[in-house]
Amino acid sequence: MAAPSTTLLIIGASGDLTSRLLLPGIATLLAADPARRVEIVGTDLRELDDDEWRSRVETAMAAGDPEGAAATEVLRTTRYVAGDATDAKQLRALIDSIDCERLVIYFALPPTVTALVCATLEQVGAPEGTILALEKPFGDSLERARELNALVTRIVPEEQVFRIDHFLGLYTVLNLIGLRFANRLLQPVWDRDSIERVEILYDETVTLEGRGYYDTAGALRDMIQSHLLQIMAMIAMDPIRSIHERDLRDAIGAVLRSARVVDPVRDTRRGRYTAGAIDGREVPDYVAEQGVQPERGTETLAQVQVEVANHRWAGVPFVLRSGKAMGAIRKQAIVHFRPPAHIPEGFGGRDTGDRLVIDFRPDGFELHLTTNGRGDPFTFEQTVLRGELGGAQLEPYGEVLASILDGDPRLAVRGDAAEECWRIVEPVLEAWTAGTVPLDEYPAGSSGPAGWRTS
Ligand SMILES: O=P(O)(O)OC[C@H]1O[C@@H](O)[C@H](O)[C@@H](O)[C@@H]1O
Repeated sequence: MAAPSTTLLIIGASGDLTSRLLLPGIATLLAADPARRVEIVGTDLRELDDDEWRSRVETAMAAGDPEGAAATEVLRTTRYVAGDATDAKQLRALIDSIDCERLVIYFALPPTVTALVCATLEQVGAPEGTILALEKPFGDSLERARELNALVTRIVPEEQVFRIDHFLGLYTVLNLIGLRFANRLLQPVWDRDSIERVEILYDETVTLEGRGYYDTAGALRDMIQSHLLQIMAMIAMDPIRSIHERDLRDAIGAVLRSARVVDPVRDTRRGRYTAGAIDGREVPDYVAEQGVQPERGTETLAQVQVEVANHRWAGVPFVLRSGKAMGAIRKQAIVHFRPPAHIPEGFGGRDTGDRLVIDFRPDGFELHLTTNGRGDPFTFEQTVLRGELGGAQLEPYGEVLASILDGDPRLAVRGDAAEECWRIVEPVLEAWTAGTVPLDEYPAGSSGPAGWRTS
């Protein structure tokens, strides 16, 4: 049987996200599964004629599928409608003009505009079965996230609301389920008795690079509030009965409900990059970048220690850190194991503990184990076991889009989790706004401000 004919209506289609991530994601998806039939309708305020739109779609899809086969069918049917989706008459006319079995409305918009369009959609009404896909951030505070949740679930049921977090489509993030729950070796040691601390690090070498939005958000809202807390939940969740949506999202929700930053001043750090060089490329001071308003005090590096106050994790710090303009890419979670209860007397040289390093890009893991040295047999060394976690078939956006088109909300953030993530970071945002945590500086291309602890 042919796949149901789906129309993806992208609101905010002339924006950067559509060309940089969504259309390439669709291309990887269609290249992997040519039987899918997807019609793409783009809309935005900007006037674009048909040729301009088609050429944008073609270029963007080529980034995801250089062979270009995926774009052929899409280009045949795609169209662009310039208009204002916050205007009920225009939105109704646009939706009425679409004839399909399943409509997916993708909000590639900032949260305030998403809320306005949703309010209009509530008046207009969405066809039966419509899926709403909302880009991150979901709201820009706990209050707004609650309001938006109430609004979207008045339009369609929760199972048809896809709050996007593309990290849930990362191969290694999904693999945490297999790694954790299908290995006798790891399962019994995955708790406070055996694990000392967990670090989740996402150091990027990219800088602001013209993304005006970033200056209004900063590392805490942009990365930790969403992506890193989702990873933390996948690492910390209790064993799940099945990988069905309800079991998985209940477990994620339960972890987030238990999580908090105990002392937002003591347990957090923030920093901002100054001029420097990354891989020989000169990088200007963040405040000299175009569009930056220095008085906002936006951080480009954030570190937060989270406690998961439950039976499994009480007392185990989860340190989440994300930074831009760092000297090296480091995208990993590190699970540090406690030392054994007793080490035979007489051994020397044990200075680093055993740990599991989970790499998000490229996908893989390393298990660092203490062994007898190769030279002196009574001096410890570390032996590292490395594993690659298969090449992902789809880019994370492709994976997430596949789940949207299939109507499978497993890879989407549920409403309660979106609210919990804001609840966790809000005390930190308040402390930072009050100026109680200094904004440290670090040169672009460095490993962060002097004195920040990393493993
Ligand atoms: O590693 P990826 O997939 O590029 O994801 C990181 C990006 O994720 C986005 O959600 C953030 O807004 C960016 O600031 C960040 O660079």
